[in-house]
Amino acid sequence: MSLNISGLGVAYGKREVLKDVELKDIKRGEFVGLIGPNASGKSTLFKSIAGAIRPHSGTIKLNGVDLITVSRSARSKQVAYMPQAFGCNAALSVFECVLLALKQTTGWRVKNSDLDRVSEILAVLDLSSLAHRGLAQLSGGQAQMVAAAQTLVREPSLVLLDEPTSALDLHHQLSILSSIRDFMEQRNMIVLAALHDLNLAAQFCDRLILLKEGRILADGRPNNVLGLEAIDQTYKVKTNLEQTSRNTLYVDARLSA
Ligand SMILES: Nc1ncnc2c1ncn2[C@@H]1O[C@H](COP(=O)(O)OP(=O)(O)OP(=O)(O)O)[C@@H](O)[C@H]1O
Repeated sequence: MSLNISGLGVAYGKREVLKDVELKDIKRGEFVGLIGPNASGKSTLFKSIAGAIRPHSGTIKLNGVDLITVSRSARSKQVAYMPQAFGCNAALSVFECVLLALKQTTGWRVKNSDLDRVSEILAVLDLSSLAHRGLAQLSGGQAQMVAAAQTLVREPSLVLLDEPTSALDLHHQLSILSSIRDFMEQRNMIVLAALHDLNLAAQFCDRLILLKEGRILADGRPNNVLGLEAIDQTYKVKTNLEQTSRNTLYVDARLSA
């Protein structure tokens, strides 16, 4: 199972936002970080893969099948997308809303195994204590973690997470990315996550893709991509890449003069 994107072009009206995007051989079990400045096209790429936007050119092949050509229901069995904006005002508990996300693709009769799956993902993300809390009573960070649970509970082949840590404190940024990594390794899924924090990207991703103005500028292992001059040029900063004593990469950044 692999994801291959070729010649992908997406426009909003006449404005082309993704240009000839090529991504080769993203494999099961890989945690891939999508990095790039604001407005570079990260969400647009996710929406195209998830089927919310129709590209004007190119293919998005998951296991050899072009997702652009399959039905919405077939695509949603394989791909789960957590958008940047999350939150739900429905009068549901956390458990019910994660169950609802699971049943979206499997029909509405609830089996014991469905309840077990919901309990499991809440435990994996350390959300069990919130299971019976109403959605309206969640903090912003809690709501974001519940959105991640909704995305993962279906155990799709491909998970798209658009800035999954943007509302989280430092502890929860680390704990949720670490839990997602473990879960996707056990289930042999592909995770594609848009991340603004380059240190989190360095720590958790197997591969990084750098997007600028709708084009891919770099694609490779974090220590290769983050060490490139292209990072400084793209973000208009001066970075210094260090290897810490714990053998993790650290990106020190300041505004370029
Ligand atoms: N529905 C839309 N209609 C028209 N233009 C849009 C629409 N959605 C996004 N855009 C434009 O497309 C470009 C890429 O936006 P996108 O949301 O994909 O960027 P992004 O990399 O996810 O940004 P950020 O890091 O700020 O979330 C931006 O210039 C944005 O203004």
